[in-house]
Amino acid sequence: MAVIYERVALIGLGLIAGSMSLAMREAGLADEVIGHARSPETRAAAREIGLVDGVAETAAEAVEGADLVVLAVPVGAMGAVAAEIAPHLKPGATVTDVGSVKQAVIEAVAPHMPPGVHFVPGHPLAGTEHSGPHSGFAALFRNRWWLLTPVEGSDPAAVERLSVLIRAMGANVERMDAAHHDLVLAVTSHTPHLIAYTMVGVADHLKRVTESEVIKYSAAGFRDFTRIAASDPTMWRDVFLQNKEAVLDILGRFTEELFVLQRAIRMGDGAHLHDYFTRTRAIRRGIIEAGQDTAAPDFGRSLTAGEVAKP
Ligand SMILES: NC(=O)c1ccc[n+]([C@@H]2O[C@H](COP(=O)([O-])OP(=O)(O)OC[C@H]3O[C@@H](n4cnc5c(N)ncnc54)[C@H](O)[C@@H]3O)[C@@H](O)[C@H]2O)c1
Ligand SMILES: O=C(O)C(=O)C[C@]1(C(=O)O)C=C[C@@H](O)C=C1
Repeated sequence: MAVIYERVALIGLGLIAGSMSLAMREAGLADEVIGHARSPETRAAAREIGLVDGVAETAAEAVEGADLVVLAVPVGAMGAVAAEIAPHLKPGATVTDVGSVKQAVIEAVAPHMPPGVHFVPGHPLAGTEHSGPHSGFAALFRNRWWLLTPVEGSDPAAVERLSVLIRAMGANVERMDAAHHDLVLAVTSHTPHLIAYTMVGVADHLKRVTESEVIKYSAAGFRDFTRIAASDPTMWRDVFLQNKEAVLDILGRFTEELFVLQRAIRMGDGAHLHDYFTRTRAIRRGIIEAGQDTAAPDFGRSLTAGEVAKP
């Protein structure tokens, strides 16, 4: 495939940046991929496994001469990284991010962008519970959504060029308003993660009763919760703090529904429970019929083309 950006700089060398580097290099989408991560251990690991073509000691050094800069750090760190790289960005370069929250990232990054640099915020809807330089794999984005939330005045040509790169990595691009993105993701990703963290926390608090039984007898449902609850603590701390309003809104609705179900159980209202579960089952079936079931594969390993979801 043709080169889309000559030089790409990845700031942060974890799951998402690592997967991007592998996908870009596998398909020949960039002449050179340079990476930087804050910790010396991560930089050493990236060098050792050849994750990128070159590892820079500083973010400023990484972005020198880059045509595309990708901010792939926890959302709470985006603003500081943007401030650090701003004076070193090449005129005409595109800066994108892969953060799971969009409004807060735009507010933190956009003010630092020099005139002539194109900022195109984005979010790949693909991930696993793994993190760090060893966790990436080239197929991560295949047949998944990648949302772009261009800001006012975003250069259409820059948005289109980035979209071409994303499609070449196998993902499907959709544009969305940042506030809408944050509400949708609060429902589909952020609050479910909080519920999983809580459920595993509840089991942990019951250790006295359960001891090793939590592990020994953990059925599929609880296992799914533990996978999600194994996700990176720094990343998720930042997601909840940076998408506070939308998450609190959805959490409020969740709690109200939970109380209704709690009451139905207490009152022995089987009809209510049956109706409710019938509706939720239809939603799950709708997702599968639309080809969007991503629950089945074991994300701890690379996916084959047949296993990945189709948006
Ligand atoms: N993990 C997912 O499922 C997923 C999916 C889509 C988007 N995202 C988003 O992508 C971003 C990266 O997530 P990830 O899963 O790749 O995380 P990760 O923990 O695997 O990697 C993060 C990297 O950023 C580096 N880092 C942290 N703070 C830094 C700083 N101040 N300066 C430079 N480097 C720094 C870390 O050393 C690490 O290399 C986050 O914003 C996250 O919200 C994650
Ligand atoms: O599959 C997982 O492990 C994920 O949590 C991936 C997931 C998600 O919630 O779907 C997590 C956060 C992202 O911002 C995008 C994708």
